[in-house]
Amino acid sequence: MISLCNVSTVFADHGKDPITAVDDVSLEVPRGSIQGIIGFSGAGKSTLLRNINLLERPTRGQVLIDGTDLTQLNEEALRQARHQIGMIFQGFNLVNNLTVEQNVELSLKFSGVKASAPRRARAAEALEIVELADKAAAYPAQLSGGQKQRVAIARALATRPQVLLCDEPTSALDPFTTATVLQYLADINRELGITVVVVTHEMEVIKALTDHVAVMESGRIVERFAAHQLHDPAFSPSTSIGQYLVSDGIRIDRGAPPLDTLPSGLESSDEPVAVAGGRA
Ligand SMILES: Nc1ncnc2c1ncn2[C@@H]1O[C@H](COP(=O)(O)OP(=O)(O)OP(=O)(O)O)[C@@H](O)[C@H]1O
Repeated sequence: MISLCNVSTVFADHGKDPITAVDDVSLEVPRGSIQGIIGFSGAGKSTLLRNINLLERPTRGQVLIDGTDLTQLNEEALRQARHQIGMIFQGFNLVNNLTVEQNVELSLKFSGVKASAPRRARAAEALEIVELADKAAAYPAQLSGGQKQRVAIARALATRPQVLLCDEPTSALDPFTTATVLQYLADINRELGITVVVVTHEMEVIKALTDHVAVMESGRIVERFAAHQLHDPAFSPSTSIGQYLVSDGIRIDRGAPPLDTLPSGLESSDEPVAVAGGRA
């Protein structure tokens, strides 16, 4: 069980106004469940996710994993506790001059597995799970985006974590590859019992993968619901941001002036006009 209790994270860069990225958030994620966190850009989703493994240490509040408050641990105890928490990112974060196998072994090196034989065995086991054993000797540049993300998942799984944190895991992938990666995450959750927390701005990811949903806005969780409610056509979130996020498709403001009404100063130009946003 992950318990966030009154967590706040304030970025106070020298000489700038402080930014409250996470504002008094409390959240409980039951063991073995999949928690989605959704919201617009800048809502505080990634910061909250990084609070869970203290990659970003909260300014206030408690972060408990199975009852242990990570914020109270000393450096060595925190290092040990982090082995229970894997993480994957939108950009995969693989090391390009290492092979797939070496990339997966990295997390084991960092977690203190010193002998090469058990490291290789655990890396092979993790690559089996994401069905990439045949790519062990390949380099990241030789892989597709989906395969890179599967290597990143294997790297996260190699330490046999209890929790997997996913920061926009499919944002860089096409819809077909997204479905494949989400299927691996669902299988890992079901078969290994790993608790998954996924941050996304894509409601489709939430719908396909999660059990519980938290909607964030301005650093706060403004709404929660069970993901199965999204499959009920009559369901309507209670906040306007929740409603916007569940509404289908992209909305574009069509009230802007037509493109033949050019801003003053451009009418007389003989040069072709580049229109920002490619709306032509
Ligand atoms: N290291 C940092 N230093 C200063 N401000 C930061 C830092 N990290 C994040 N912020 C600010 O905190 C706020 C929340 O950022 P965060 O990345 O958590 O949002 P997000 O919902 O994940 O956004 P996105 O979907 O665009 O990744 C933003 O205003 C951001 O600019």
